[in-house]
Amino acid sequence: MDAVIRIEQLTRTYATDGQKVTALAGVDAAFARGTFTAVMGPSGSGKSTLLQTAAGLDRPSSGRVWIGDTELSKLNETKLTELRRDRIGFVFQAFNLIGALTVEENILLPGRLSGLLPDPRWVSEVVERVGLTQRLQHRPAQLSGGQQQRVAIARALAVRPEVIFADEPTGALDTTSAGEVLSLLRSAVTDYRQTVVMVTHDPVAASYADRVLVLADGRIVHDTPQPGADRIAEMLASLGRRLVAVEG
Ligand SMILES: Nc1ncnc2c1ncn2[C@@H]1O[C@H](COP(=O)(O)OP(=O)(O)OP(=O)(O)O)[C@@H](O)[C@H]1O
Repeated sequence: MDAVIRIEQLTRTYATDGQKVTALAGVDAAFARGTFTAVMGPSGSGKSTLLQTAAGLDRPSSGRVWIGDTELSKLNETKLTELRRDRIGFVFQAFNLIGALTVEENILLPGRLSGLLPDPRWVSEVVERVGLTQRLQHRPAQLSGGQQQRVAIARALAVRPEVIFADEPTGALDTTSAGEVLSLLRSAVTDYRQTVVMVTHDPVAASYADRVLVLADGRIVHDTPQPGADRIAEMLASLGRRLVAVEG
């Protein structure tokens, strides 16, 4: 497999008030180039922690992460920041746009920061794809939630990252805007062979993916190719029943 992201025996524990919480309990996974993976599981199962450690936003307690041939634990903070900026795109539930900048400035910001100005033809193509050509001089507050998330996707795509990590990208959106955002992520994979890893609670959102990973208690308990929304809902429901049985 041409793996763009590889994680090996990843663990992450947190110590709060003398109590140890295990967020990831030894996760192995590989994500091939040009694939779209949804990460699901109950609240607290470790989804965001997996995304954050795989993306180099957080350091694991043990285990290793590779983006391409680069092993993240070998990088100091500066190199890690550069890797995130140049090779990874992020899309979050809360959009994380800069209110004082225009749509165009937001989209171009990561390129500006890295000094690698993106190819203007590529940027126009991305802007057109996300349907923002008429909105480039607007500020985020003048846009709807769905439009703001499309700006965030354009910003993530502008530097042509190898990987896009999305944490609940449709969590704050209505069904129509969510569908638009998911179609954009899908086409980044199908048309441009980018690699998307997306955390979601929504079986319909997960059905846009090629593969669904389900976490429970910091471990992968299902790894299923294209299960479809009904099968996903079933897997989550049976997991819920199991957890209720365990917790009594
Ligand atoms: N900074 C932190 N300090 C202490 N514990 C944390 C921290 N971040 C996460 N945890 C704990 O680690 C576990 C996994 O959290 P994580 O946010 O990865 O779960 P999640 O599956 O993304 O949950 P949700 O669906 O509710 O967002 C939880 O028990 C959580 O309380």
